[in-house]
Amino acid sequence: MADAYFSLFSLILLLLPLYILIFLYFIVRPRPVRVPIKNRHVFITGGSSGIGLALAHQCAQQGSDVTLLARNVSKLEEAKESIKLATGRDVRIFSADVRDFESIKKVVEEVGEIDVLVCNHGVYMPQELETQELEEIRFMIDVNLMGTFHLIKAALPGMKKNRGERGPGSIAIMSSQAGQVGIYGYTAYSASKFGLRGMAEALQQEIIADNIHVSLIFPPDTETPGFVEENKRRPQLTSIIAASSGAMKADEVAKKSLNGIKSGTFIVPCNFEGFLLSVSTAGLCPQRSFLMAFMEVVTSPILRIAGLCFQWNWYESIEKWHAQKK
Ligand SMILES: NC(=O)C1=CN([C@@H]2O[C@H](COP(=O)(O)OP(=O)(O)OC[C@H]3O[C@@H](n4cnc5c(N)ncnc54)[C@H](OP(=O)(O)O)[C@@H]3O)[C@@H](O)[C@H]2O)C=CC1
Ligand SMILES: CCCCCCCCCCCCCCCC(=O)[C@@H](N)CO
Repeated sequence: MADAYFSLFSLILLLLPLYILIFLYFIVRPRPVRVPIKNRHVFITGGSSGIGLALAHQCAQQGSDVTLLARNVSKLEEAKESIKLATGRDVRIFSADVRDFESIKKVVEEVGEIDVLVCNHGVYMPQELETQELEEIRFMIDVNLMGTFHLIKAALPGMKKNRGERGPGSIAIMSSQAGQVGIYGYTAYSASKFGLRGMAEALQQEIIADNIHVSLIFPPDTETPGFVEENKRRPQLTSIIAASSGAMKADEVAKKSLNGIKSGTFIVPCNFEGFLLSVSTAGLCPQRSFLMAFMEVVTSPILRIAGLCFQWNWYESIEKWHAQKK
């Protein structure tokens, strides 16, 4: 008799993961969705350089109508030409500063209905908070965070129009792995990117009923013109800690981003370290995939230990660096 109870108990225990999977299958929200990009209007800010330019190429390749926005006109024209040459497609270009709401509103009114809005523009000037000028700190917050508010606020009314006929829409926001974990030298930059996450989580609840889906993208160090500039002034410790995650090419990041957008994924990691980072910082973010939700549930204690090991390693590096300086 005791034996029978024991086998029954073991069976129930063994089946527990299955029950959890089934449970998660029914409760994950929002529901999975596909966002098509072919023959649809994709609007990319910061599309004249780096990750944004790579994204523009791939969208044009896949048959989207692409519009690019950035400040510098000659870089925009160069981007337009290179996309025409590579894909045969014409893209529209607009020069405006995302910090200027009125001019962003004008551009958005002029381009017509947007299906996929990619807020990719961004600036990064790493430096310790104590010595960084307030002006630079404000600049990063203004461009990265307020600029994204301006864009979304300007584009949302048009994006909501006729959604029923036009199918699912997407708002993609370019964060950074420094928007998932605070990194030495990135006080202002991390704050601007963490801010985007709060905005994105709240925004998804506000626009789910309009069939618009938010994707937050978290690249590691990526080889771009902006990154070359950044490296000229990056504190050594920032580079040491950031090297915990491998560097990527802009094309690879663009490919991951686009796949994330098309599958309506909320949190979009770009490499393996990014995947671990995303699972261990899942918090209360929306999750459409029951398999990913399962992964988050069963790996959480192990990943917390892994995360603590990374912190241990980073604080060791900081200690060593200070000892060397003395
Ligand atoms: N490269 C990296 O290591 C990583 C980058 N990221 C993020 O990815 C995004 C793209 O970065 P990356 O490709 O490296 O950047 P680049 O510096 O290569 O390009 C930035 C783009 O944004 C545009 N831009 C900058 N400021 C403004 C503004 N005020 N108004 C309108 N457009 C603006 C630039 O054009 P213009 O100057 O002409 O306005 C350019 O097209 C950023 O959000 C960045 O934070 C995230 C993780 C890693
Ligand atoms: C279990 C947990 C696994 C953890 C792995 C952790 C790896 C964290 C590395 C953070 C790197 C931040 C790079 C920011 C790049 C960037 O945004 C700038 N280049 C400016 O654009």
